[in-house]
Amino acid sequence: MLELVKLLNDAGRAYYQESREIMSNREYDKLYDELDELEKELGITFANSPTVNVGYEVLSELPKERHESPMLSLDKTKEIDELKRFLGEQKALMSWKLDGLTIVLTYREGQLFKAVTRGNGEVGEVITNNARVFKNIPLKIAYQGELILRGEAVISYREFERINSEIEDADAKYKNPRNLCSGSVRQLNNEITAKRNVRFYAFSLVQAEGVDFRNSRCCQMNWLMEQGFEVVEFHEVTAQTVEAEVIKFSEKIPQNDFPSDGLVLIYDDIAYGQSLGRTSKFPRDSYAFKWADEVRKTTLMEIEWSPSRTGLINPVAIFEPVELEGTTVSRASVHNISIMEELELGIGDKIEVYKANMIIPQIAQNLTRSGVKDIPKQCPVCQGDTEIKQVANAKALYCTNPECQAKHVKSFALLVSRDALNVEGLSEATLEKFISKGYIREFADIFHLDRYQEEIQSLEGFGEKSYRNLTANAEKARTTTLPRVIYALGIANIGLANAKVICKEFQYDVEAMLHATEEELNEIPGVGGVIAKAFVDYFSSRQHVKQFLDLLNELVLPKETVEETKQIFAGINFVITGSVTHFSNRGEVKELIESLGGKVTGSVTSKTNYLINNDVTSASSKNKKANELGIPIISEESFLEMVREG
Ligand SMILES: NC(=O)c1ccc[n+]([C@@H]2O[C@H](COP(=O)([O-])OP(=O)(O)OC[C@H]3O[C@@H](n4cnc5c(N)ncnc54)[C@H](O)[C@@H]3O)[C@@H](O)[C@H]2O)c1
Ligand SMILES: [Zn+2]
Repeated sequence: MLELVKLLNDAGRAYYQESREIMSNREYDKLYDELDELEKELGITFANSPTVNVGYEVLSELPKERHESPMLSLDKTKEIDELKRFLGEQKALMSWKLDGLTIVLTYREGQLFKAVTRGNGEVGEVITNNARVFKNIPLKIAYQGELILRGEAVISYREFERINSEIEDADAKYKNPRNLCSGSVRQLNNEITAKRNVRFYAFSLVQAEGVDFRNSRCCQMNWLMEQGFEVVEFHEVTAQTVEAEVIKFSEKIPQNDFPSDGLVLIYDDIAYGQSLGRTSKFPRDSYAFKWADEVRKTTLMEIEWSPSRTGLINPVAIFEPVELEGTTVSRASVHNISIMEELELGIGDKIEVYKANMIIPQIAQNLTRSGVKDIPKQCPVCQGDTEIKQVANAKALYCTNPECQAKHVKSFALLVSRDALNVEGLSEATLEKFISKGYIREFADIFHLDRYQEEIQSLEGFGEKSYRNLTANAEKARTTTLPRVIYALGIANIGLANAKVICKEFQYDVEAMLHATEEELNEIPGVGGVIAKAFVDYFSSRQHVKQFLDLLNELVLPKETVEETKQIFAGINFVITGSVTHFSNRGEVKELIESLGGKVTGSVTSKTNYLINNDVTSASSKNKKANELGIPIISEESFLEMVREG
């Protein structure tokens, strides 16, 4: 028992004080239950046992404050029958047990007055300034009395992935959104909190004097919503409906972007709940339901090494597919080499897997432990040399090649950004995935995602529809302008405006630009020595020139030879109707026509020269009019043909 108390307390200290995990929650809960049983069996409980203490004393530099009423933990079960017994004849609210950091908010005279973390349940940390930058809490509310409410600060899985992907040190990465949230909320400087997109979901009202809640928790929650709070999703249940409701909740988990580690029941009848009092650790009016994690045995088939922008190469375990919580799972991140070594993970091992919080696949244990072998010497993306680095508590694999594409996600992100090629739907996260899998190596590859259609469609979170949208957006992006392309290359200090000036000076002649000297560039008004040097340096790399020319090969640049030099549409009037496919919208077509000296008007008249309509044969009023007046109706394709031929 003493050993268990020590082990659990060490884990608890790391977890509560340092937002760190030295064991998984699953492991923690297992040891906790073991201790709990021993205590019951022997009738002995040590004073420092985690079964009678909530949380841990907080040691941060944040100011501390004692809670008016203690913030307790929750009694937990994995059995539905236990929930039924708890419910008896009562009605209760069932809600998500959110897995973040519990916060108490106090409002006075309609203003946020303070925010305090749960801390060890008795004393918490004052984080009022940080709470002010949560994404969704009202700073002012209509109610003027003193309001005290509790809720959970959480960070979504999506944000968690975004933030983690930017951390280089394998040991400094956050293990899960809870851990990240705890670190983000307990900051001395709220600028960091603000960047982490923390959300707050209220789950209980402690006090609001003078408001009649008709003795109902449900009524309280609705009132909180009226005051402008986002409250945790909740539903009313009874012993008769609880089972079905648990199933309904569990079915929503795959779509949930916020982390939750179970469900919570609280009696709707406030007075009844309060009359029951509390144990040393738990209130008696609430009960938490923990998912009985499904565990499956399977075989490790391969370790996939997945390079990231920080150079870190993440090991992912690929195993024979198993059904877990209703979906087929075949991969689990192993984070770093130290964890692989702890698990003695070798190909062919029999392993047990489960989904943490019903979402994130994880290896629970390795039953055969054949040992770590075959750590790649070459980076799978760039073939550069790899290196094992020991950082703080973890050993991890890194790619040493500074030119590794995986390290240049940002340059691909610039390439597809709005002012550059403007490929909608290619987020940084998606780019990172595609690059690490080798679907994108060079700039031009964003136009050839069709080579990996099958693989992309089977990626998690990707389906046929998103694949189609993505490739359609890439097709649209093919029609662009030379300055945008130059800007897209990400040459230091060259923004879109500089790129325009340079293109114009060289009359959109790519060859001339590639051979431009620093002196020539320096003479262009608005282009200084720094830009001139950056431009020449960039194109002095043969690899850069090749990548640029390959990219140009994919593109249609209507303006390249003509802008302001050849006004091919001077005196020509266009009308555009219907939707366009090579441009984001009709506005862009108009811009192009005008840059070539033409005009675009809204309706077809005798002065119109061309009607652009992809639906050439439709019986629309514009088509009719054009036919009456003998005005040619042309498709976008033929229009682009005119542009290209000048
Ligand atoms: N991995 C580790 O090393 C380690 C160490 C210590 C604790 N833990 C984890 O922490 C758990 C114990 O943590 P605990 O006692 O701090 O919290 P808990 O798991 O008992 O959760 C109770 C708290 O959840 C919050 N909560 C979230 N949503 C809620 C809702 N809808 N309604 C009401 N309350 C809601 C409340 O603040 C409540 O006090 C363990 O089961 C274990 O999983 C892990
Ligand atoms: Zn590499």
